[in-house]
Amino acid sequence: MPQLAFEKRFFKGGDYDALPVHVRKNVREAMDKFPKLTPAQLKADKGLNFKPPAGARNRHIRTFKVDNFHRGVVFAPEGGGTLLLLKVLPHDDAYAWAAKLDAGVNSATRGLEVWDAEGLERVTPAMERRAAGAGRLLFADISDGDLRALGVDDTTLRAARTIVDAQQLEVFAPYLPEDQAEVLQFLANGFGVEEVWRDIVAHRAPAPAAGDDSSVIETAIRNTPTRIALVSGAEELAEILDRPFAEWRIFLHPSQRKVAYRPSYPGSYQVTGGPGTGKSVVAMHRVRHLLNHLRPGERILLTTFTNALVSALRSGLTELVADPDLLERVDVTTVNAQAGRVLTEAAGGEAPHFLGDAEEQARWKEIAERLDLPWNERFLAQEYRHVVLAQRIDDPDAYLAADRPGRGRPLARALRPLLWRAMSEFTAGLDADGVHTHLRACDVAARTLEEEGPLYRHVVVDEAQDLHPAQWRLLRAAVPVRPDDLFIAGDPHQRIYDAKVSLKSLGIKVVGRTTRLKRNYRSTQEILAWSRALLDGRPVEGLADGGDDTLAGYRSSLHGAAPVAFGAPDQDAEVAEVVRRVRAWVEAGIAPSEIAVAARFNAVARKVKEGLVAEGVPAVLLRSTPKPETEGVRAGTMHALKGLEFRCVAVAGVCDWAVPFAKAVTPADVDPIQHATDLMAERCLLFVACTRARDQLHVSWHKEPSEFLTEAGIA
Ligand SMILES: Nc1ncnc2c1ncn2[C@@H]1O[C@H](COP(=O)(O)OP(=O)(O)OP(=O)(O)O)[C@@H](O)[C@H]1O
Repeated sequence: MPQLAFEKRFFKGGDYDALPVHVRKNVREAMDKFPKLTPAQLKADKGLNFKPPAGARNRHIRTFKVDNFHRGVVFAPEGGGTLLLLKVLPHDDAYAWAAKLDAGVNSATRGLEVWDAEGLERVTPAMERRAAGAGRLLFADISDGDLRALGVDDTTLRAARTIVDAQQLEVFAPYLPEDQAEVLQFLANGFGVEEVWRDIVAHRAPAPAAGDDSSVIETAIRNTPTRIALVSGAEELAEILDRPFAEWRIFLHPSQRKVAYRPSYPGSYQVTGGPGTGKSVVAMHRVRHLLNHLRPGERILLTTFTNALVSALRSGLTELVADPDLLERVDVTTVNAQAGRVLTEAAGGEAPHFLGDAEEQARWKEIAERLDLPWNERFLAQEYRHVVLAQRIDDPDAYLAADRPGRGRPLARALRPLLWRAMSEFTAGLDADGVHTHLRACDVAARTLEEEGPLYRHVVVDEAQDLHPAQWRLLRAAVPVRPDDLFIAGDPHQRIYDAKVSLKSLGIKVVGRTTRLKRNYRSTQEILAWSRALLDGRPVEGLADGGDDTLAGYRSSLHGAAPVAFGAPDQDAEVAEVVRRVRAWVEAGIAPSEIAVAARFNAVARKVKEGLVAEGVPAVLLRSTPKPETEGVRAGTMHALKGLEFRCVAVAGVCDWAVPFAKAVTPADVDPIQHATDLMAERCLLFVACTRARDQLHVSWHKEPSEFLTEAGIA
């Protein structure tokens, strides 16, 4: 009996989701029937009317009847092992489309490719004529041998030799076999032959194909998880067909699948990668994998940094895991909220009270003045955060002996008792008033769990780059030291809060247990290249335990408009231009909720929001935590955009006085190391805001642009 499989394009462009409900029901009924029939029964089944299109190019392509008006197109290798669903189309279109297709096994990736052979044959001669008159061709420097080694076959090679530039390749790509198109796109983006081999071909580690023609094809189908999903049974079929299609749920890249579905890791594991490489996607798939192996009574914590991300992860996980009983076994919270829960429980149900940033600063200021200290409130707060809390220093002797890594202002030992007094007064003040800072709450909650024992069997962490050692300690204590204890996803290039961590010293070993994802699924290559320029040549410290991280090989195969950089004479003119641009996006059919406006400050975001509303464009502040279904352009700070994504993003107010924001950067004469760290965080913040954009990015300023833009050659 055949196994059912779907090809990605079955859903692509919303084709399946757009079919009327009764047609989808018929598709479902036909598909329920397939696995129950032998090849002979399939051919004989009158209801399905299973037959090749007239003039078929490929002998394995068949069509079948969905109803009187629609037919399905399948790739059905002769041995009858697999039925690969390609599309459902109106009757005549289905025949015409099916007749155009050809299919084959890629010589390098050993995956199955199905392509529009008729289109390719039609377009190539015209392109050849144009190429004859063109100057330089796009792949002139790459030999036929190299292209063949990357899996490019004779027909694609002929086509590739006509291509003049990357734009033309984009026109051609839909006609080409998919793996070959991908290879050409990355070569066109400047990646070397070796790099493309390593990142696209070699790591697929395909199963060798042997035997007769149909078993080679069967193996190829199994070698193509990026585009082909095998359906294990009726339940999975229902899950795929009955929910709105989301590619990330079904088609993981091999590098993503390998990390997410590895049966077990001997301990903690870490996945890094630039923006949009699917780290959150991998984290959610890992949760699904772990859920399927959970023993009775065990639970999973999926945790991240902000509330907006918690709700994104929660709704993603609901899409991925259909069984409500399984979902119930996952807690999705921020790390700080988790600390709050532990403390509430410990206090018999009474929730802790937290200090805001401004109140914390005021307390430090009061102490500095009262004790007549030679340090200001900022220095004191940082010393407490980066030395005392980070190293969990509890007594003056330990403080006297402590190293102060990352602190650039030397501190004579003789002065430390005075400083310790300030620290003790601060914590005594918190205790007396029954309040916590969020980080101290994490530290206290960690101590509680260290005494009382862990709560979870697995902890999965997203946006890990911004967690403070006190938060890590809480996570460490939340799960026993066992295989698969912590699964950590993060990107050091998006570190926008000041977090310096040695995971090893906190009992979390990830050295040698890391995968770096490189393929961006979110943004166009134009947006990526533009945003990367902001960080070029600036080393970024890795997620844990020293060493730098890198964006080498980071890329996208999507293409689109170049980002726009716009300088205005004053703020009103800038806001007017942002409003005009956003309105143009909406008029072009983009839903307002798929558009974001980001600024360094809430006041600027608010101003743009008001400008939009005045022009009749609905807009909401991210601060008001709008529900996903709330209509309106999202406006907020760059910080609030962390981890989110939008089709179009306008980053406003990127002026010399605002980015970097002087108040967020410790002056170099106060602490040179902290100064450099703060400056980098501001730079990363702009990088984060820009990389939220999928299709279009607009960056603006008034008067003088930010030094980050001028240094990157953007303004
Ligand atoms: N295999 C995939 N197929 C299709 N889409 C994918 C795949 N993996 C990720 N995506 C999509 O790419 C986008 C980025 O994914 P995700 O948010 O997981 O990336 P990230 O690495 O966590 O990003 P960031 O670090 O910028 O927050 C999402 O729209 C996601 O659905």
